[in-house]
Amino acid sequence: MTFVIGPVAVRVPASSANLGPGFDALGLALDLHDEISAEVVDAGLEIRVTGEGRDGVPLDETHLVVRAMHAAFDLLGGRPPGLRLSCTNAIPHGRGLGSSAAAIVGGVLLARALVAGGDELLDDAAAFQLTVDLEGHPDNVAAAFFGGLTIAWVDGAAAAVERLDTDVAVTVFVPPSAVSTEKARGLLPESVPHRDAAVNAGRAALLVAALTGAPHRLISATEDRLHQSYRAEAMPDSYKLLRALRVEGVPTIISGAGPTVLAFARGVADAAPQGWSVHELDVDQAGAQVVSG
Ligand SMILES: Nc1ncnc2c1ncn2[C@@H]1O[C@H](COP(=O)(O)OP(=O)(O)OP(=O)(O)O)[C@@H](O)[C@H]1O
Ligand SMILES: N[C@@H](CCO)C(=O)O
Repeated sequence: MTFVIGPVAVRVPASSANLGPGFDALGLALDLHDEISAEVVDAGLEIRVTGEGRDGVPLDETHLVVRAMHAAFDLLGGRPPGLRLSCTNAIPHGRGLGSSAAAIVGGVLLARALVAGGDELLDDAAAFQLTVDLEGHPDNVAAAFFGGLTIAWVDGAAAAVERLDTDVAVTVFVPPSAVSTEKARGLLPESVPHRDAAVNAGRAALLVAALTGAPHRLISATEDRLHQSYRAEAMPDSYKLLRALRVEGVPTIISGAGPTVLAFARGVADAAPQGWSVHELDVDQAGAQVVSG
């Protein structure tokens, strides 16, 4: 195999998973992006990070983008002698906005772009499968990879995705501290009452309709009984804001594993607790894009 020296760059969107009832299935790509560039060098590993995570992420082979790149290089046929990486991050870490998915999707697409003929050696289906294997569940990586509204699932071990168009406008309320996905998943029960599962199945179906043409259904469609209340103890202020907005009739959910709160509305920024940041965002329609090479 032959490496492209580069640099190559990729732009990857943030994503909100679950969207209320669609646990581990629904994803929405958001107009907030990380940009990562990479080039092949003679030896070693050099990582430069600006923006989100600059004081927290490791600058060695355990860096998530590097781990994803190495996994992709291994599938493509071999690793380059050395790598130089530059990350400009806008997606906050550990907040439920798909930072890990963006890092994984970005890393896989960068590695593919750094190999001559990479697109044929690792097509989109195989690249998507790798991102799901690395992330462990498909919802965020599906939206980050393909943009728009995504329904993703895993059949046996095989990941699949259906992408839909939506132009819903959202407001995200981002608290100052993180809750890791690992911790939030640890709060979920092994089993749930049948009636709760039934409510979620109906609302998840309704949510797809609401986001693709029936927005007046959003308040009913965003009800969840499978994860948000179980995780409230790890993010009490987020849960309080969620309840307050919903009581006002604003369709609101916990984004991904939290603690970010997402409202399918504009003009609600004033509801933000002190110290939180607020972003009014549109849907990213393009998904991850290799922007130079
Ligand atoms: N751009 C990045 N570069 C390096 N590491 C990253 C990057 N983004 C995320 N990570 C790693 O992933 C961790 C955050 O992943 P986690 O799954 O807990 O949260 P999230 O992906 O932001 O939220 P969610 O999965 O709920 O949307 C960070 O603490 C960091 O270790
Ligand atoms: N579906 C995932 C999204 C976070 O990665 C969860 O809620 O745990």
